[in-house]
Amino acid sequence: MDFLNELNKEQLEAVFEIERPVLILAGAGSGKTRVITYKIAYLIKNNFAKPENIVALTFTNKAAEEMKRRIDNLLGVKNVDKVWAGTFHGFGLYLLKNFGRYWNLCPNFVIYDENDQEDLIKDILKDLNRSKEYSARDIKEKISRLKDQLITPQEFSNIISNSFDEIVLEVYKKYEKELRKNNALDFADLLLYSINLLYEKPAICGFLQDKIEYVLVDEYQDTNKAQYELFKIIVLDKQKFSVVGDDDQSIYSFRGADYQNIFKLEKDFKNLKIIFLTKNYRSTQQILEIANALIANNDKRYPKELWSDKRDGTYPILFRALNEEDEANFVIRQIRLELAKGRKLSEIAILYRTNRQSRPFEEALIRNNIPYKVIGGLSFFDRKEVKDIVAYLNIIYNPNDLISLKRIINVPKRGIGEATFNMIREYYNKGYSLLEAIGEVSRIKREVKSFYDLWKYFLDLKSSLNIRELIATIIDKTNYLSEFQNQGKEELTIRMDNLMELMDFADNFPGKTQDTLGDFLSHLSLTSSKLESSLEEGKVSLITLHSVKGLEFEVVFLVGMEEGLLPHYNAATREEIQEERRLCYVGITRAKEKLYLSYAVKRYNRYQEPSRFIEEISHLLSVKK
Ligand SMILES: Nc1ncnc2c1ncn2[C@@H]1O[C@H](COP(=O)(O)OP(=O)(O)OP(=O)(O)O)[C@@H](O)[C@H]1O
Repeated sequence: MDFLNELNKEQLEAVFEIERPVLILAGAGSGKTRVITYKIAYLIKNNFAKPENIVALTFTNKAAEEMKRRIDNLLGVKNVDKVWAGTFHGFGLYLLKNFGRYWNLCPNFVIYDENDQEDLIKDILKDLNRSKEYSARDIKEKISRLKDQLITPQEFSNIISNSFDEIVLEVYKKYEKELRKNNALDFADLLLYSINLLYEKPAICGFLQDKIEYVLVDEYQDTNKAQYELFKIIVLDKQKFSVVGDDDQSIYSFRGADYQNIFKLEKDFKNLKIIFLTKNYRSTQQILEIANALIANNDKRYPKELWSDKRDGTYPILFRALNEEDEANFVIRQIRLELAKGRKLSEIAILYRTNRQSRPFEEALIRNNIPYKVIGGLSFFDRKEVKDIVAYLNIIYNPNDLISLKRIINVPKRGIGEATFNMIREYYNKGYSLLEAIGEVSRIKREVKSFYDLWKYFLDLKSSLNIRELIATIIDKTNYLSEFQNQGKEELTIRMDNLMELMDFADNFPGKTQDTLGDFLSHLSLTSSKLESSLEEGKVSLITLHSVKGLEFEVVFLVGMEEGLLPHYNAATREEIQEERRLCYVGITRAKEKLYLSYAVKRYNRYQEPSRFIEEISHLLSVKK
């Protein structure tokens, strides 16, 4: 097998070990993702497992696609599509779609994203007369964290410790009820329900454990409790798995990730084999020395020293800018120099801690005619026109989706105000279905009657139109574009282009809507995350440190190295500062050849202190003023 020549001794050891559970614990750029990819190819090539019996869990769907593409290349045959590859949430969704009906789960559920969750919680707070005191977003975050930890309202009631917890508990109970009533699941439910399903239906659990021959997990350090639980159930029987992770790159604890899951593996799987990879193939030795020096300041970690064969690099440069504009101009000057040396734009990335930092760089890049792409900015699926049309599709798929109905019942404007909507809600709360509730109100409100007729008309089209045709009909019959008529021609063109793109995307789901809409909407829910946007050829990438996981660039600018930004001012505890340090470590280790660090003396008109992380590595930096 020729492709195995492309692995080093430790990597090969990790690939060949297929009988025992394996944890590959290694620093950045040491080939963890490569090991997973090659191991899948190895398993298939040797018939140790059939593609359809392999599960690969990745951090994003993009990463899963990329992995499959590489495996195809290695094997030279196109049967890798049968490997189940995707995120934990995607895997949960797959289980619920396939087996949920044996567990009384109504199959046409919709998935609420963070905005939908927040809208629902806003309504609940309003009903409780508490919306002025509490932020729906804070409560949503807290409820999501509880669900990630598998803590039910009942369990939470035993551990509440302050008045915020009390309101969270009250909202949590109502929130769960509303989700059920709307036949909606949030993201945490995809895992929670799957776990409960497998516990409560041993036959399904057994079938799955039997079917799955081998499980691989990438970016394991950022799994949460629910993900670990789900993973444990599916591998418990055969114990054939490989997980790869780096405790130093755990950067999602604010979303419930717990890198202690790495240590739990050792306890839960006594036969676990741990393999360390230390050679880094990505960066120069000079960049790695910086990364090593920085991360050594964290405690509670597996000690690792990365090293590289690439010894002829230069030490990273630190630039002290006067303000954010000066910082942006410095970056542009360096980009110009790099381009003059023949560097491609797509080999360059600007990394920052918070989204708003992209602004001065975008302005400077535009001024200098340098093409760029902001990765993880407003995603295509977050655009108003796309969300509106998807909300129409949601209520066609699941006519009990109150949150989607609320979004579009008056879009475009048709004279249905809040008072009328509340009348509909009252009927709905009394036990009417949403359609019946609207039917009732339509007797007294003409505007509601026309919406009611329109909705029923769309519902009837499910059996005759495909999704593209249905979207076109919705846009036409609702006169949707009138929503933007006062916004000028240019704006209208952008909106129309986005809707055309949505229709093109729908072409991937051919057939009548009644057979395809569920898959289409599920697919959208899973791929609409900000993390899923892809790099583009011929453009400089602008990315937050949280979104840059797994990527690599020849030249990296890590900007805004200031107290308050990196570490972020929200990080107060020692543990939180350590996570900020890990974020910085992730940023540094994305660079292959050149790394520039910078900070501004004044930003947003305030004086700034250089980041403490600069101090920790200053002996290895050359300074430019
Ligand atoms: N044995 C090898 N020979 C040559 N190149 C390698 C080898 N192993 C890994 N690489 C290359 O090193 C780079 C980093 O590999 P990979 O992305 O798999 O590392 P990783 O450990 O997953 O990184 P990170 O955790 O930082 O995302 C890639 O460009 C990969 O192709």
